[in-house]
Amino acid sequence: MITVEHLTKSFPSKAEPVLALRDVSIDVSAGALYGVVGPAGAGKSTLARCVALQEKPDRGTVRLDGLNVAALDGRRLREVRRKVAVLEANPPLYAERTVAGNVAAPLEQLGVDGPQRRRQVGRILDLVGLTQRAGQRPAELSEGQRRRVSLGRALAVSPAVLLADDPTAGVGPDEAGAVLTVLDRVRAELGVTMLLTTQDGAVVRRICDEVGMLQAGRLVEQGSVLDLLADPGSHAAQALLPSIETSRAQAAVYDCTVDAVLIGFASVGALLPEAASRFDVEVATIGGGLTRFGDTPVAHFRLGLRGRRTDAALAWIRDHGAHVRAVPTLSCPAAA
Ligand SMILES: Nc1ncnc2c1ncn2[C@@H]1O[C@H](COP(=O)(O)OP(=O)(O)OP(=O)(O)O)[C@@H](O)[C@H]1O
Repeated sequence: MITVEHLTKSFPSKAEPVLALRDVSIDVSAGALYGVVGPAGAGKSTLARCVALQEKPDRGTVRLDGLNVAALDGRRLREVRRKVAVLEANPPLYAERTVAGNVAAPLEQLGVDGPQRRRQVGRILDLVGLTQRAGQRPAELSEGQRRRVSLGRALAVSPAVLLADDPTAGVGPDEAGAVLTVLDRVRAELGVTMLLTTQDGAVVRRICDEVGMLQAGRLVEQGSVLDLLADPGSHAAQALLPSIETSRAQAAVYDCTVDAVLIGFASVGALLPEAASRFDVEVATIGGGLTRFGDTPVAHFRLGLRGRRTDAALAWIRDHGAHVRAVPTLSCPAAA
């Protein structure tokens, strides 16, 4: 749905030009919610702006539904632009208009008539959870509610693609949760393909299906979030999984110590007790924790194993879908 091929973008500066994007290629599947993640200055906003046609790359191609947008002009370009909505970090709202009036504005610009416009505004206000606030002005709302008005305004014209640059920036944790709930509903109920940028792993954990990790303008990794987590050495796993801190002393009482990633209800709930009883070994969780990616529970545990058949237990745990690896400083022959 969104394909970016070999995108390079630089900005002039007094010394050398700043290379904001270096040969970046990404693929966002239709209907997916793709998170572009990376530290400040990594190039996330520049990438979003290039896809939104707000910035012209030095080299490379942006395709929307297979169409090379740089090759379009006139009517075709306007049609494509209309399908792409942008939620900017601090978009100005019309201060003198109500919440409903703000959401209605883009429909008025398109000449959508009264009853149809009212129906669509009603649908959108319900989607963003602001039906009760329809008659209020932006100044009467919290920052998070204003962000949802902007989201409603972006969605009013039924876009196929939504680009959201740091959608939770400057919004408190509870209100950020409400913004993410709306984005989740937009994906589920409207099937809109979304690309969002964020520095916040919690945003990815909560709603992203796919992720691209940017560092200093380079894409260092991309793919399905759950697939990437399955490799504990991946950038995504290191950035998004619960961290593990244990001492040598904690590990020393076990015959064997490994780190394991368990994905999904069956794996998280049943695998370790089952291995312990089948092979008559002790399997203890000595570090790490449990989190959720969307609805999927994911555990990142440091395990201590004790007993005669720890090797067989580890092999069985692996065969049943867990991702197990040795801890470099703590020994365990079977996990190597
Ligand atoms: N219009 C511009 N003119 C000059 N340099 C720019 C411009 N826009 C971005 N840059 C530079 O390009 C690099 C990437 O910036 P960008 O805003 O894309 O990063 P980011 O990952 O979105 O960062 P943040 O998370 O802080 O928003 C940075 O070094 C930034 O200073």
